[in-house]
Formats: sequence, structure tokens, C-alpha cells
Amino acid sequence: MSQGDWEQWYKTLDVAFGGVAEAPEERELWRDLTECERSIGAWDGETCVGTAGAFSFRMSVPGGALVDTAGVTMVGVAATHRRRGLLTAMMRRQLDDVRERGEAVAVLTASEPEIYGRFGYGAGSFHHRMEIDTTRVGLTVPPGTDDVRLRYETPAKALPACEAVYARRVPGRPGLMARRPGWERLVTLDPPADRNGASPQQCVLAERDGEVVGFAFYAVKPEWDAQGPKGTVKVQDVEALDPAAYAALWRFLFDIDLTSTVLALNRPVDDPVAQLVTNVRRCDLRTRESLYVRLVDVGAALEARTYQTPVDVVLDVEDAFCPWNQGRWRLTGDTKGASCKRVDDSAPADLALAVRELGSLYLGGVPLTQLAAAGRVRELRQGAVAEAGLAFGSAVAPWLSHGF
Ligand SMILES: CC(=O)SCCNC(=O)CCNC(=O)[C@H](O)C(C)(C)COP(=O)(O)OP(=O)(O)OC[C@H]1O[C@@H](n2cnc3c(N)ncnc32)[C@H](O)[C@@H]1OP(=O)(O)O
Repeated sequence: MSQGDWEQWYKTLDVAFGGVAEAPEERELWRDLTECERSIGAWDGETCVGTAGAFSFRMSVPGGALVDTAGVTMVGVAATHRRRGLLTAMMRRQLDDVRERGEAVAVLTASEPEIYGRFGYGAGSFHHRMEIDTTRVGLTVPPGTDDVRLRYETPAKALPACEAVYARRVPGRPGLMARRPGWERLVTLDPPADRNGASPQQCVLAERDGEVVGFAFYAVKPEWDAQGPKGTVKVQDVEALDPAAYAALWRFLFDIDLTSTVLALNRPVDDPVAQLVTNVRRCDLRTRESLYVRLVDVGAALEARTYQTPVDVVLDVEDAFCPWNQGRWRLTGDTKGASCKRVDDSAPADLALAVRELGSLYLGGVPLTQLAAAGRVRELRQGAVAEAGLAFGSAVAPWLSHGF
């Protein structure tokens, strides 16, 4: 897709998503971030009827390496042309292109879970939504929390220090994307039209010895009824480099006067805040799948991560959509590194699975034992599920911190 076609291309996408245009600030950001040279348009004559884009990400994987990853995005087909195979044709072209670029992995967030399994994407990370009644839920904070200094800063001024904290967090959590130039704008994107009665975005910094060791971005939505104030603190992001700073930030968010709810729409499923609260049941935790993962080059992808325990298995991989992955792969690895090489189809396999299941396993967020119990991974050598299951896990749950 050429730069000059962007308006029409994006309009097609807009309409496929219902035709409610985004706020101008958001539209401008996506325009700037669109990588036109790797965006696909399907055309019926002069009319754009299908769109698919990809961002050039570097994604953190278990072990802390950053893997070149295609962030598939902006997929839409005009309703006038739906169910004629346009999406399939665009996915074909895109995955061939991703392979040619040498990106071992593609990821996306799906508008509907049913769409992408056929193309080899498996749900690989999850997030929690939390709605906490802060009139009834308290926090038990660790020693040192009182030593953390909190101060307000404007989001724009705070951004460089927050980005430095974020960058230090990336290798420690699979699924986080190392920031590419321009993407930091997403952190402070705050279109007035989207505030829905809430304040402009606010930022508080956590400091120790003058160093920024954590931050929270949030907004406050005031509300009053006959009994008094019952505002909501809408948490956009909280990150910190140590437990005391993390607890101090959450305590701040819980304690804001005139509010009685903390609402966080996107938190890791192993967010430590669930261990700080006095009553986790009243946090109304809800889980949703987030990142769909597709191994485009099985060998390179599995070699890029590490494994929690020593593993030596032959995987019999089925991949009808990307047949270059089809066949048997010997994976050996441990906490230090891994090798994943193609082996002859006559080599005895230990596990049989489709590439979609490998996608689910890749970031360590879905247990192999769960997939095996569902019949989606077949154990061909007794004990292989237990062995590989431990190895594929991740000490820290994968998480995608922002949409794309
Ligand atoms: C990463 C992202 O951007 S996610 C955003 C995806 N976009 C949207 O949801 C916007 C609204 N929807 C659309 O634009 C379109 O309906 C799309 C893109 C989802 C599908 O495009 P189409 O061109 O109709 O898909 P295509 O004809 O290639 O269908 C391929 C197969 O997927 C199936 N399929 C397509 N969409 C869906 C769906 N929403 N739910 C279930 N199955 C679906 C089709 O039935 C077909 O199955 P078959 O091969 O067994 O016959």
C-alpha cells in the first residue's frame, strides 16, 4: 500500500469496524505508525475492499531475548466483499512476507477468537480486568513502602523517565514489546473525546534517592450520589522496579479522596497487586485472552527462547497454512539456550501438535498439560508431556501491555 492510498485504505478499515471514526489524535498516531511498505490493500478496481497491516516489533520471550516479530493489525474486509476469501488471501501474502523478512513470529489481538486459528495463531497470553471496591479492600504493603516518595508530574514531562522504567521491565516479562521510535506516543495518547467524563490523564512518579523507580498513569472519574462521592480511579498503567515502589503506587491509587473504585482494564494475570489486597474476591478479576501467537519459523522461534528445565523432545508439527514448518523438529534446551533443528520424518516423535498449539505454548502462558488434556497435543512417548510441560512454562506470565 502506498502512502497516497492511506486515507482510502484506513477508511475501509474504519467502516469494517462499524464506521465510528476514532478521535483525530488517535487517527493521526496510527497514520504515523502505519508501515505502508508492509501493509496490504485488496482492491476491486479503484476501490479498497480489504486491509491488513503489520508493525515491526521486537517482543520479549522467556529468557529475556527480544525476537523480531510481526504485529499483525488493521485487518478488515468490506462487508460488500466478505466471505469470499479476501482475508485468507491477505493472510497468505502477509505470512509469506513475514517469512521473507526473517521474522520468526507473528502476533495479533483478535476482534473475535474464531478468526485466526485457521491461520495458525493460538491464544498465548491473557490479561486481567480488575474492578476493586476500595471502600472494602485494603492493601498490606511490604516494608520500605513508606520510604518511597511520590510526586505528580505532567505525563509529557514524565514520559522519558517512565520509558526508562518500562525498558528495564521488558526482558523480564514475555510478550512485552521493546519500544520502537514513535510508540511512546501511545502511552500519553489521551483524546478528550474518549475521556467519557474522566479527567485528563494524570501521572504519579515513585522515587527513591531522587531516582524514578516506578510510575502510574491514570485518570479520575468523579461521581456523586445522594450518599456522597463515589468516583473511579481508572488505571492505565503501573510499573515499578521493586516491590515497595509498586505497593506505594497502588496505595496511592487506592487512597485518592472522593473515589471508591479502582478500575484496571489490562493487568498481567500474575499482577502482584492480587497478593497485596486484603480481599481478592472483591477485586472482581476477569480473565481474557490477549495476544495470539503464530510461529512463522518454528526452528528459529523455538531457539530464541529458553526453557525452564532441560528438555529434549522431537515435535511432530502440523502446519497446513505454512507448510515449510510441517514435519519433525528436535528441540533441546535449558535455561541457558536452545537448539531446534529439523529431523527426518522417520525419527520417532515424542509429541504431535499443530502450529497453533505451539503458538499458545510459545510465551509460557498456556500449560502444555492443559492442551494435552484437551486432546490438542498428543503424547507419543510416555512422560513427554510432563517433561516438555515444565520446560515450556514461564516464571512470569506473558502479558501485552498495550493494544495495537
Ligand atoms: C488483527 C486484527 O486486526 S483483528 C480484526 C479483524 N477485523 C474485524 O473483525 C472487522 C470486521 N470483520 C471483517 O472485516 C471480516 O469479516 C474479516 C476480516 C473478519 C473476515 O474477512 P473475510 O474476507 O470475510 O474472510 P474469508 O472469506 O477469507 O474467511 C476465511 C474463513 O474464515 C471464516 N471467518 C471469517 N471471519 C470470521 C468470523 N468473524 N468468525 C468466524 N469465522 C470467520 C470464514 O467463514 C472462512 O471460513 P471457511 O474457510 O471455513 O469458509
